[in-house]
Amino acid sequence: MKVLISGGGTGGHIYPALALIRHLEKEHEAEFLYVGTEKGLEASIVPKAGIKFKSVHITGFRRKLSAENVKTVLRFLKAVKTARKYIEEFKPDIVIGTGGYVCGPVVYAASKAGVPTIIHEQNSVPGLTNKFLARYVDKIAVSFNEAENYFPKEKVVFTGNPRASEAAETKGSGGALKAVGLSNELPTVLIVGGSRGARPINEAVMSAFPSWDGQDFQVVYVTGEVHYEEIAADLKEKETEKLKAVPYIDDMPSLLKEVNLVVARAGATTLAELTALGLPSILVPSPYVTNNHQFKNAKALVDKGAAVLIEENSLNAESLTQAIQQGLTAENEQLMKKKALEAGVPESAALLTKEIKKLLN
Ligand SMILES: CC(=O)N[C@H]1[C@@H](OP(=O)(O)OP(=O)(O)OC[C@H]2O[C@@H](n3ccc(=O)[nH]c3=O)[C@H](O)[C@@H]2O)O[C@H](CO)[C@@H](O)[C@@H]1O
Repeated sequence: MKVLISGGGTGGHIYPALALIRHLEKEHEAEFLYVGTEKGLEASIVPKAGIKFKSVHITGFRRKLSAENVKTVLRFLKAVKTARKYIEEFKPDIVIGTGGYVCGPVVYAASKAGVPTIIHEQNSVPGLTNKFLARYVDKIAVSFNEAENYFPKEKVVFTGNPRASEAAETKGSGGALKAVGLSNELPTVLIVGGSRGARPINEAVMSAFPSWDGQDFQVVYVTGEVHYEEIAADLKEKETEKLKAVPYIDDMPSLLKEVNLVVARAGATTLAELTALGLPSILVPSPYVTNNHQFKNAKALVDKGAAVLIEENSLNAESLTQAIQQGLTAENEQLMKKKALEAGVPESAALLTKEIKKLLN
């Protein structure tokens, strides 16, 4: 089987694609080609994962009318042409898009070439690209029931997010905390602002952490690559035995297996991992995303009792510290753990694979 996958920009679109590739590889003789952009995180993550990578040049549409959008249309048409060339050369049996604007021209070109197509939507509210592609593709796999209403009924199928399967199946390295310089003795909080980091979360952490000295928990603090230098300079000797800052974690599922509580943005792929593993969380949705979809992602978990919400405008040293202390009490930790597990879809990769097979038959 030959599979062309496209998706990117941020980790939330890339890791589901990689998880699906890993699952398909286990079950089938398969060859893969990943198409992304040179500027997205996929340009480094995908080749590192040993998967053949090619790129198209494309940018996202601005919401407001602008001359830049005219250029984007021209780039889109050019990217469709490039994608068509990749499709003619690789001859995929199926083309799968996992979101981010890069999969627009790729999946569109595939559909026009008569190749079977599936898009995977991670969020509770779909992004522009998947809404655009909905009319051209054969199947639309969603991860939240809330997303179903935005798409043609006959094409939609609920599969969850395949990264959940990868997280649930991981055995873990057993040394993820040790690798960042922490022990396995204390309750551990992971703080992470999505795949690119989040300045407001960083600001709250930097103002709160001096008061965490006497607490009986430790912290892995993932700043995001672009913020790391500045934070490392601010932290200097203040980094303690109980707080370690790192720019990025390559093997997140292994780390997740060794922590008790997660403070995070509410990116859909992160939520799929947390629920697959049954991890309690404090979610600070980004208000800067299309249709406020992170808030709706978070709400789906908070309403089930699987997570606690702090809106960004209420995030400060006090609210963060208090939420962490409460999240770590035995009773809350157990309850959120149970509710998170109930919300998880660890069988997602198999569900999506089933849909792929149906389409190929
Ligand atoms: C600003 C923005 O548009 N964000 C979107 C983007 O977020 P973003 O890329 O931040 O997405 P998620 O939080 O969903 O996923 C992040 C992924 O990166 C991994 N990770 C993160 C940090 C790290 O150090 N190492 C690592 O491997 C996580 O384990 C996870 O697999 O895609 C998500 C999924 O469509 C959306 O819900 C988000 O709203």
